[in-house]
Amino acid sequence: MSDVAKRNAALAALNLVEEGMTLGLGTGSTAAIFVDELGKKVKAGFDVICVATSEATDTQARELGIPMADLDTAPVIHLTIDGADEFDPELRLIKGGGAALLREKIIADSSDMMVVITDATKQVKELGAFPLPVEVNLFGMALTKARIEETLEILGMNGIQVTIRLNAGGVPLLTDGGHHILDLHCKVIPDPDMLGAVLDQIPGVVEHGLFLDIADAVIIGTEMGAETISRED
Ligand SMILES: O=C(CO)[C@H](O)[C@H](O)COP(=O)(O)O
Repeated sequence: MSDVAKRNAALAALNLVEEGMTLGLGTGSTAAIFVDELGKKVKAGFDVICVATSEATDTQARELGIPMADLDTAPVIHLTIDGADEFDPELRLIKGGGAALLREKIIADSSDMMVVITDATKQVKELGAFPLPVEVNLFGMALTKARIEETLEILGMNGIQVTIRLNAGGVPLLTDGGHHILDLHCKVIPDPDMLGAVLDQIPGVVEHGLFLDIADAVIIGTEMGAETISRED
């Protein structure tokens, strides 16, 4: 994904932002460009309040002078702009490549509108080529991993590798919430609704990266501009 395409998606999303809105700010390289551009508008006097989906985004936004709130003091979020790792024709997403899926889902799900900024490389017919991130509690993680593997087999998704995500230092990555991430190398997810529902039932699973029925629109950045696919289309 080129930086030009990312920027074009981010700029198109910026056009959706209205003065006085409370905004959810996503995580990842595309969301970071959006935050940069928003920072320029705020510096020029534009009035918004934002909540961040990660510590990294919160730090970036504060450094740019964007007024930040936490979710408990800003419970109504008018619009969230975030990236994604994959999206399908029904605007179902895989998210969590940046390990921020828990806060991303809480904020996206509480938003009046959730818009994804991305490019055509993330567009798929069926979700699953991108390993599905599952955030798990540290307590009993081996058991949780075994339950996930067992569940995949029951769903007929046999032989799927489940790996613990490591940080740059080679040790298990800790999310902002203090959890680990298991990546499910599904290749294809035949029934995302079913997989999401069964993962939700496993004790020890904090959240998974299937964002189903959450995105209202996807903005696909290109070298030349951007194209929007909306849920109503
Ligand atoms: O879900 C995410 C972070 O948890 C990101 O939105 C996703 O990984 C896309 O990132 P990028 O814009 O860098 O491709």
